[in-house]
Amino acid sequence: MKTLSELIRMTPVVKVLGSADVEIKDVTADSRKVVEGGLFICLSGAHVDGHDFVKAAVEKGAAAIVASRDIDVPSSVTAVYVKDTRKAMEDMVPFFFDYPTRKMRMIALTGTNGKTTTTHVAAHILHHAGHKTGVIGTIHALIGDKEIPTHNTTPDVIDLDRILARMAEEKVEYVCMEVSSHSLVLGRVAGCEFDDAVFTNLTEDHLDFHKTMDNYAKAKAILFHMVSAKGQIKKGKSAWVNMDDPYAHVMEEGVDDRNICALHTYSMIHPEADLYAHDIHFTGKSSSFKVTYEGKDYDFETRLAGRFNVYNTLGAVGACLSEGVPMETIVEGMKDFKSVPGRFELIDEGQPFTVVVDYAHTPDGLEKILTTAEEITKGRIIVVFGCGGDRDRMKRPIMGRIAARNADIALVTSDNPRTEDPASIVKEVAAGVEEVKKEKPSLSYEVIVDRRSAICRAIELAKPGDIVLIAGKGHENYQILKDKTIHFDDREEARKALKLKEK
Ligand SMILES: CC(=O)N[C@H]1[C@@H](OP(=O)(O)OP(=O)(O)OC[C@H]2O[C@@H](n3ccc(=O)[nH]c3=O)[C@H](O)[C@@H]2O)O[C@H](CO)[C@@H](O)[C@@H]1O[C@H](C)C(=O)N[C@@H](C)C(=O)N[C@H](CCC(=O)O)C(=O)O
Ligand SMILES: Nc1ncnc2c1ncn2[C@@H]1O[C@H](COP(=O)(O)OP(=O)(O)OP(=O)(O)O)[C@@H](O)[C@H]1O
Ligand SMILES: N[C@H](CCC[C@H](N)C(=O)O)C(=O)O
Ligand SMILES: [Mg+2]
Repeated sequence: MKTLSELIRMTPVVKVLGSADVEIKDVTADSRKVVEGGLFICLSGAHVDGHDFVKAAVEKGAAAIVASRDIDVPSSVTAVYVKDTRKAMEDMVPFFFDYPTRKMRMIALTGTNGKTTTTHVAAHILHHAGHKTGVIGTIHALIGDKEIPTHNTTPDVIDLDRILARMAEEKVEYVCMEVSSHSLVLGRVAGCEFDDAVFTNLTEDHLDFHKTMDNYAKAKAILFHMVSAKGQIKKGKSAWVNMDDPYAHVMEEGVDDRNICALHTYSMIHPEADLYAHDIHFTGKSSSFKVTYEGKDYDFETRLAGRFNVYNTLGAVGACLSEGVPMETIVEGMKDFKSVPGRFELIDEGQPFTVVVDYAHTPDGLEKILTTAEEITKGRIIVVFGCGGDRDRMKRPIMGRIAARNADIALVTSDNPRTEDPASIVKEVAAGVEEVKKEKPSLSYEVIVDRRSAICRAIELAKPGDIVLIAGKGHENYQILKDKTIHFDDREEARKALKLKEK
């Protein structure tokens, strides 16, 4: 526990009204989560301003409030005025939680696609090597097998440090964590000390937020500045960069001091990379390949399908090598890595065709997964997909074009429409499909706004040997609509549709 005076010593303060000599029981930026004796930080968000919830925070027993404009509080509550409440939060919160990232080894993954997969692969290898691991990312946070729900790929600094503190308390040795570009720009990882930073790739997404690919790349590069910054407590930092990605140089330039942080590369194209994968064979739903490391070849066998998963494996392998795991242990560990929920997840009810649920929600992800489907299918490719609302609109027609080029049947449907009109989102996606349809008359395509009906239709159309690819929502068990979030799980819907078809 910390006192308010200790906390406010961490950040520039304009004035304090009331006593700073109070013990702070907890910290939150959400009035609904304030506890008796807690500190409430007012943040101005995309939708509302936390300053408007001071009364609610006081009613819940807040001992102190951090604000950047005048607030009205009773004399029993201390008001701390700062210029920038977000900065104050970033300064105070890691201290409040005793800088948990200094107590564990931290492997941080960034990139447009492959973060979740790579964190799970790295955690699996480290677990296989006998270590206690934690994972933080899109699906959930994990302490060993114990699940903690997360709302963002990278939680905000308070939720993040709370989870990390719990991990440190439970003696986790290694945390494998997704670091999204949003989190790097929005200061969610403030005060985190990372040991290994891995860059997977950078392709179009999130331009609603970053506006340009250059800004997006610079956001990712913040991670590489962080891992190579002076004055860190821990030693032995590494950066692993996918050398085959056109934005690799931006990440490499982000490594400010190579004496602090060793820069390594991985590749499937360049033999001079520190880790080079070659002689790749895909045997349906698994793969085998060789990895050259320090002049020696290692034979990898994995149950992961797709060329892109070789990249994900290399990223994870690199970080584990830097953490001292012997390559022989890594090779053994990879043999029994099963899969990640909602990533190329096979739905098997004994039907004579393949059904896959996958989280591809970017142009590159969709292309990669369709290419993988092409390698596996003995018949046609039927793809069901859409795009999320309130997110990058530019990717919609691009994904339409990719689906149309790579599939035989494209069913355009809703993803998470959020506050947007589902019909207009599918229209923007379908525009891309139609463009390709002009040059590809063999393409069959339908627009079915209701996702359940679209999944049913895909299964109904499937013939023996075909592959049905249900893309975009993967592990998600909900659908976000304008006014509510409903239970919806592509895997359940696919199973229901398969049973219906059987009858
Ligand atoms: C744009 C964005 O990132 N928004 C994040 C932001 O929400 P916001 O700015 O809308 O917050 P707000 O609702 O306006 O509220 C402002 C403040 O008032 C407080 N409040 C609000 C209501 C109330 O009754 N009382 C109260 O105190 C809120 O707790 C908050 O502190 O702060 C929230 C709490 O930390 C986040 O959950 C939320 O992420 C939203 C849900 C989101 O969808 N973000 C996406 C874009 C995102 O961050 N994605 C990346 C993944 C990218 C990738 O992997 O590809 C991620 O890391 O998840
Ligand atoms: N290395 C990769 N390159 C391109 N596409 C990939 C790669 N790895 C995975 N994908 C595709 O992207 C989808 C999402 O993968 P994953 O969840 O690992 O990425 P992520 O970076 O965590 O995504 P998010 O930004 O949502 O957190 C997968 O289901 C697959 O279709
Ligand atoms: N991390 C991604 C997830 C997208 C998932 C997709 N189902 C959607 O809702 O758009 C994002 O925040 O954009
Ligand atoms: Mg993820």
